[in-house]
Amino acid sequence: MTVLVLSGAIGAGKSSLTGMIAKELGTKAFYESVDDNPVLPLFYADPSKYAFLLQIYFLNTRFHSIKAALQDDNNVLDRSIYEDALFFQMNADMGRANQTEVAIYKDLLGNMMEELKGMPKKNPDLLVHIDVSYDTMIKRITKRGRSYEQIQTDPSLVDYYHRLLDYYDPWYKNYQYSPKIRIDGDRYDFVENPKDREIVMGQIKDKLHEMGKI
Ligand SMILES: Nc1ncnc2c1ncn2[C@@H]1O[C@H](COP(=O)(O)OP(=O)(O)OP(=O)(O)O)[C@@H](O)[C@H]1O
Ligand SMILES: Nc1nc(=O)c2ncn([C@H]3C[C@H](O)[C@@H](CO)O3)c2[nH]1
Repeated sequence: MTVLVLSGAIGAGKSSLTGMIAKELGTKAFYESVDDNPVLPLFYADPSKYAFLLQIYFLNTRFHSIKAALQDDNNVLDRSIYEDALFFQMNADMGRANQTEVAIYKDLLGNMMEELKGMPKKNPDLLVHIDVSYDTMIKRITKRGRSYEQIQTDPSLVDYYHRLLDYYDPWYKNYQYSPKIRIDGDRYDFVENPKDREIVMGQIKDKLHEMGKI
């Protein structure tokens, strides 16, 4: 049984690479709830009001996916539960959650992590982190075109996205739940360019080979 988890900022290419990995390795893909997420547009319209609710929504849907993925055979998930705390911490630092919400969220997250320890597989086998610069992130967000994520619609997102990248750097350095690999999302256009896709898939397969997983 091999479980891969993707990480990276908004629009880094996690969902795209998840689909490619699943196809290449013949594994099942699990996607974050985005288009069917009723809270996400509310959050972008009024972050202070909906930060806590959105976080609970994501934690709940993420936990459903993880429970399914860590029971089964070979799976790949398009975002890790370890990033949920990053998002919430950042929003809390921006004053979008009060102390009671922060305390309740941390307790609930800790409680869920305890549950994971009791599962047949406690951690993913490999974290695949896609690193992107601010410019690449914006290019991809523009390309995907979700209206509520556009900096033209909401200029305050410029600061939000810069901050997010600042939080991701130490997060990746400190991540130690599993082996990890960093993909250069600025350099490799693995969506449009088959050669780049081959190189990135090669990097992931080499790592899995080195770990004795394939
Ligand atoms: N390496 C890449 N080269 C070119 N285009 C890319 C690359 N990665 C992603 N894209 C494009 O950027 C957009 C965002 O990609 P994707 O939805 O996979 O990102 P994500 O990391 O899953 O985002 P989110 O965190 O918002 O769920 C899509 O339009 C996708 O086609
Ligand atoms: N506030 C907040 N907390 C999270 O845990 C979280 N996870 C994802 N997202 C947002 C980023 C993309 O817009 C969109 C798709 O990833 O959802 C989050 N937003």
